[in-house]
Amino acid sequence: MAAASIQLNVRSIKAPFNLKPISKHSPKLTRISCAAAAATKPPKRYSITLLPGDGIGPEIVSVTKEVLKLAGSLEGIEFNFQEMPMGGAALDLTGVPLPEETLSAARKADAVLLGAIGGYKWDKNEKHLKPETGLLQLREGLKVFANLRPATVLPQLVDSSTLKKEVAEGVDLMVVRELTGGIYFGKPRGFGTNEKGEEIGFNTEVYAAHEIDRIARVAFEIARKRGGKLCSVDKANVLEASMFWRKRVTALASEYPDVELSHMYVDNAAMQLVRYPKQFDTIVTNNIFGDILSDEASMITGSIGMLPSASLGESGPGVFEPIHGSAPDIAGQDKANPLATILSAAMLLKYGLGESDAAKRIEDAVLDTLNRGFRTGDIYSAGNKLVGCKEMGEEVLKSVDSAVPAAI
Ligand SMILES: NC(=O)C1=CN([C@@H]2O[C@H](COP(=O)(O)OP(=O)(O)OC[C@H]3O[C@@H](n4cnc5c(N)ncnc54)[C@H](O)[C@@H]3O)[C@@H](O)[C@H]2O)C=CC1
Ligand SMILES: CC(C)CC(=O)C(=O)O
Repeated sequence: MAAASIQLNVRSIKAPFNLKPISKHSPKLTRISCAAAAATKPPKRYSITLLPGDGIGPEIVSVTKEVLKLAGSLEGIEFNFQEMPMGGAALDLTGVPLPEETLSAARKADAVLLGAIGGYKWDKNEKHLKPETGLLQLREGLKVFANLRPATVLPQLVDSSTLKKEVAEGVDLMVVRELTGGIYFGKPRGFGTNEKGEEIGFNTEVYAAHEIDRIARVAFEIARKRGGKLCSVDKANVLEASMFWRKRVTALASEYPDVELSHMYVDNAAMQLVRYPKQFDTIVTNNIFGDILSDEASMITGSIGMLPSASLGESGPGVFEPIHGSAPDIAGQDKANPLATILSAAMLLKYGLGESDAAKRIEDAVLDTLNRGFRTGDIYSAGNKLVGCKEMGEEVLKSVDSAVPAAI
């Protein structure tokens, strides 16, 4: 099993998911030597657990699997894919959102590629029988506490952003979201009645010192390899859990003198993200704020259909998934943008398996496909070619296949 450990991955991050236009890509001479080496060396083999899930999940995972296969094969990598039920699909099949067999397969794999879970059909289920509960169980079960969510405005998509060109252009930020703690997991939680006998629902935002320290360290390490700026987002003017968060993050700053640490309240951060997003380099925040702010950041880049993510733990396989959900409103219509999932596969290769050359093949191919004018509906603008999920996948495959070494 390849260790997708934070140590390994953070050390290997030079500029985490820093997508640049194709013309700026490093000379492909390196890739020629890799490809030549691939021809003589025995293939490297990795096992990948695929969790397509619900809604658009199966559509985007299916095209991504082909892209992963091709990019891998060009670098002498063979994948053994094992598809397992998860979310609503698993509920329908087995009665639970995360069957033991699925978690066990995920634990044994080198990496997990997830589509998305959830849908109207299961919305009224009890908490323990919701698809979303399965996702939380997966994250907890694999102990993937660090969720990296890069948001980069690609030059090709600057007109797809809902923000003015001069605001969106050049944005390149990374949200480091704590993923296995906070209010999504805190106890006590549940339903009950208050002293007046009135019905209530309640949750608890709680963070232990070690949970804050480990995510803060990941964020400092990432910031140090990016632009050297870390903004910790909290609600320390109101919440004790945030006051404690800020205290721990501040205490760690002395270990990273090369990183400029700032703090921001989450309400201000939400506003600053649309006012002047270029001020941000790396953001570290808790589970719920990270969930919300990264969805907001996605629209700066043009669409939530563009944003990938990597969820990593101290050891064991990472989980790689788009930041969006199962989009039931467009499911089964071949309208989904598969690029967030395809780019998640690039993160899988880079951060999960340490296969940066294969990852770069995918990143380059996505840029090439956009350069060739292919757009799904969510990122469409006049003058481009409107395609569905499948065709977008096919075009990315063509770009992977036809990558011509720039140095020759
Ligand atoms: N990681 C996961 O699996 C997540 C699952 N969910 C679940 O997904 C379901 C739907 O949730 P929503 O709040 O509607 O969020 P959503 O992210 O699924 O959809 C929000 C909007 O973005 C659009 N969209 C999302 N992904 C797209 C893509 N790849 N291409 C084009 N358009 C895309 C959708 O059509 C929709 O209009 C719920 O059951 C929710 O719990 C929500 C977030 C994350
Ligand atoms: C679906 C939930 C479990 C969480 C969520 O919205 C997310 O992590 O993106």
